[in-house]
Amino acid sequence: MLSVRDLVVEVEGRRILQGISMDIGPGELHVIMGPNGAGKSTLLNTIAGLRHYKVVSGSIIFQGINIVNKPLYERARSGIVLAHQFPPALKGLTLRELVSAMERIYGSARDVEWAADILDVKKFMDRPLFVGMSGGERKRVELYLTILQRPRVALLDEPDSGVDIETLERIEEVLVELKKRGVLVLLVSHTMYLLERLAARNIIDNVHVIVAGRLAASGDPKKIFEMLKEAGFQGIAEGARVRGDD
Ligand SMILES: Nc1ncnc2c1ncn2[C@@H]1O[C@H](COP(=O)(O)OP(=O)(O)OP(=O)(O)O)[C@@H](O)[C@H]1O
Repeated sequence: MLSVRDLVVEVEGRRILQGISMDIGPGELHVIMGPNGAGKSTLLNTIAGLRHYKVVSGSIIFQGINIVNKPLYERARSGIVLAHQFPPALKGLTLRELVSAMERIYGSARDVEWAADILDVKKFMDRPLFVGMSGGERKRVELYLTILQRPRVALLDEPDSGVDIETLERIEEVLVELKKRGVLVLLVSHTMYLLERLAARNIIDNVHVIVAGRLAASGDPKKIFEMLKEAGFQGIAEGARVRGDD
């Protein structure tokens, strides 16, 4: 169980998140939506414990403990794993070398061969990591590396941006599999094609809409997608403000 309570976060002295709360139960998949610059990556980066993300107030409770003051490596060790929106190139290291180094920490890659197969990454094993890879290939490798770390909480920041339909469907299968295996997933996404397919399979437990650092709405995917089509992000935020004023 991951519980975010009244989280207020500053980056470089600027207040980005202004009181976010959400509860994600074991084996649940929650989606974070919102316009560019709303604070979605900031929320994931703060949960992961990245530097520069200063929690001004509020708490992040994981397995009954407030982890706000715990360093990144301790959170990672407890199973909180972040897949970056823009994975860096690691010159001189092949995927095979990285996987074998990670095996010493996390255990045999055979246990997660299902992910290598779905994401079709074995053909990249002898290539230098991320160098010259297309956007979609990088996304697949990054998601595989996330799964190699055996996440209990997978923080997935737009694993689907800029990828083709076939890759989207591979990512969909991975998400279904993660949920089946009891991994708690927080997915930031703008890709309605993927989100509607996941909703149709009842894979999404909750959708949260963040606008300008505030939670404008939370609810089941069908309801939120309907609201989005009718009112857009801004309309939802204004509705939330009116309701909040009542
Ligand atoms: N290191 C930083 N320094 C200054 N401002 C930052 C930093 N990181 C984030 N911000 C600002 O915080 C705001 C929220 O950024 P964030 O990346 O969380 O948005 P997002 O909702 O993930 O957007 P997108 O959909 O475009 O990825 C933006 O205005 C961004 O410029």
